[in-house]
Amino acid sequence: MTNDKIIVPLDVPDLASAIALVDKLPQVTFWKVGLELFTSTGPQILEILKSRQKRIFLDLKFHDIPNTVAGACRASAGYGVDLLTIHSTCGIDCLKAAAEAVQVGAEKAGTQPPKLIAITLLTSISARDLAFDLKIPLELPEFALQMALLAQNSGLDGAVCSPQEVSQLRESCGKDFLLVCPGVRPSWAEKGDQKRSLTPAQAVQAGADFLVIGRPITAAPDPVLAWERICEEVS
Ligand SMILES: O=C(O)c1cc(=O)[nH]c(=O)n1[C@@H]1O[C@H](COP(=O)(O)O)[C@@H](O)[C@H]1O
Repeated sequence: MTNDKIIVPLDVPDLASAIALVDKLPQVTFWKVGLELFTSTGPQILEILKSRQKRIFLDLKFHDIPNTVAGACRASAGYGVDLLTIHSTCGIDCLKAAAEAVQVGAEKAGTQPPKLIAITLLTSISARDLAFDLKIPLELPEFALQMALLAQNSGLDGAVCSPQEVSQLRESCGKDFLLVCPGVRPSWAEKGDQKRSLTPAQAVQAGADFLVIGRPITAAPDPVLAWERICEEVS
């Protein structure tokens, strides 16, 4: 069974483990390469995934000054990936520079530009963390919405949000704004460090375009069975 809405992260330490996971789950069409794997092995995994006709979410979550982020976005766009992340809290100048940079980078490399999507608020942050540790004087849903609108007004293609905020973001940002939800947990899976989760079916019903689901599949005793159960739930 396949489901193009589900993105599985390759949160593993080395290339051999990444390839083993891709081999174990041939049904998965969309893989995420994040900080751990990219830092340890560099871009080689991207070529491997492309040679297998997989779609790629390059999740490097850029957060720096505009000039630095723009350079990183130009370089990333050259890899011909499908999705790329940046934090909304980089600010408007940085978001605009990033949006322009992916176009420039892709054109220079002769590839399609990735969809640039902004992290609104990490799904591992609770309302309490936001108020007491980060000292943000806004209710969490309002903060997430403002970060999504900032990204949209800066010319980005979409946002990453928890499934708990996705319906509100969908209503405010419209149907063409891409909404990607990590922090998704089937009722039978451990929550781990995710603090604002919903089930796969609830996240899709709430308006998510894509779900990012890692450990419930990759750390399951039988990853193929876990994948099948989740696909059944969302179909
Ligand atoms: O950008 C992301 O993908 C992301 C943003 C966010 O707010 N929360 C979040 O969990 N993620 C990523 O989504 C994946 C979730 O993995 P699991 O918690 O194992 O399902 C990880 O690879 C995270 O890096």
